Amino acid sequence: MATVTAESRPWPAPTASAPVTASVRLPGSKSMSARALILSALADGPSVIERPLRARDTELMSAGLRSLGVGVDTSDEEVWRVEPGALRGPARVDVGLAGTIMRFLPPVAALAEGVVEFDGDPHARKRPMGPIVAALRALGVTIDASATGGLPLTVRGSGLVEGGEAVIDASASSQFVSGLLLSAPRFTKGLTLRHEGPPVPSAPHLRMTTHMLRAAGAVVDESVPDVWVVEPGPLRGRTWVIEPDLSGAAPFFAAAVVTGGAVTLAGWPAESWQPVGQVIELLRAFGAEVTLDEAGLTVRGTGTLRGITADLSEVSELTPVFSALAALADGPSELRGVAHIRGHETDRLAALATELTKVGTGVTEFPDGLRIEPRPLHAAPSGGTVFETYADHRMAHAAAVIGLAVPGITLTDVACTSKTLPEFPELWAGLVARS
Ligand SMILES: O=C(O)C1=C[C@@H](OP(=O)(O)O)[C@@H](O)[C@H](O)C1
Ligand SMILES: C=C(OP(=O)(O)O)C(=O)O
Repeated sequence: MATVTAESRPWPAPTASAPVTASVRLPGSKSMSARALILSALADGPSVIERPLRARDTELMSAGLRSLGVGVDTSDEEVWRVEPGALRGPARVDVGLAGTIMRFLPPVAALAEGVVEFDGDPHARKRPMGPIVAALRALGVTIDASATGGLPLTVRGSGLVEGGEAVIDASASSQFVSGLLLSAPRFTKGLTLRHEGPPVPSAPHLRMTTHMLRAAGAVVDESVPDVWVVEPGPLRGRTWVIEPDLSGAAPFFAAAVVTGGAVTLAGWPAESWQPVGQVIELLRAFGAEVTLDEAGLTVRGTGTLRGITADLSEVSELTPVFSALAALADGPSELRGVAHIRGHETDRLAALATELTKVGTGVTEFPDGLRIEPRPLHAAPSGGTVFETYADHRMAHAAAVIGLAVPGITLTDVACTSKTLPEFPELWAGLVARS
């Protein structure tokens, strides 16, 4: 059932001729929307999701839940309604290229009665799944998976999951842990999950999972490092208010930094469940000024763009945008701690090394990161440079940021941004045109 993605759309990246200055209003966080959908589907009553992200990842998540018997009404742009139902197969779930779907939905399917098949885009079959499949099996679930343990896979649900204790190596993705925890209150014995292996990346995403579980009434203990205990018990239906997507905002903030402009993310809350502290610290290290007030979260370029040395493991999904900033900085950068992003939408370290080299950047690739040596950047003299996006929305963001400063960059495909922000090309072009 490997699916066909939206047709690719080559796109000349606009170059900025003046500082980019704007206030942007972005849709909700992908990660929060995904968790709200799962927790609402497993709750004991209806839920409302305010200001969700409407994008490929969340549309496919909604479709997957509907195919399992959950009522998900996404007809209103601003307010989605979820009506839990008896979970049942048979069903076929298209995960697209979404890690959140391929890791969060199989545990839900395990609670259903019947057969549920999962598959997705060609590259989805390459993304790591083995550890979560093994953990689900240890918890009493019957799953047929490919030889590598990944997609396509079939969950043969019996209507309940015994749960109990499991050990997992979640160094390849925090989503293995999040996926198991989100469904764990509905396991008969709950779940005690212990991670063994190199560090789990994306700690803020794990905290988002446990925050949101507690907000839905679950009892969760994470007092012991690398151990999560979820008691069996009901999840409450509730109203989720989704924060603007901080990761989606990153290229817009980068535009302010690169052009010496100012970009405000409107509607930013005073308290956030996204890793805003880490993002602010990194942007300041690059040389930006960052403020938070009633207008929102504002990033100002100062005319200085320094190279940085940083461990990006907590905000690994932003490696492409930070690498683009590093390529335009006034000194070298070393971005490490992100070996696992080789298993993201593409091998992001290899992809960044290849594409940044094409425009003249000096790049050294390490198993867990990149050293980036800025040099005068240029598109190819004849016909410009074609920047491959590898079906990866964040590679497209990185290319757009480079394009601000380097005329003649064409992305092979900007349609891949529909994964998390379908309006990206128009928003971006509008912003740069006003500069
Ligand atoms: O749980 C989530 O919503 C996410 C967790 C992270 O995954 P990894 O831990 O695999 O990096 C992040 O990169 C991804 O974009 C979203
Ligand atoms: C890694 C990412 O996505 P996914 O949820 O598909 O893992 C990402 O959005 O950068």
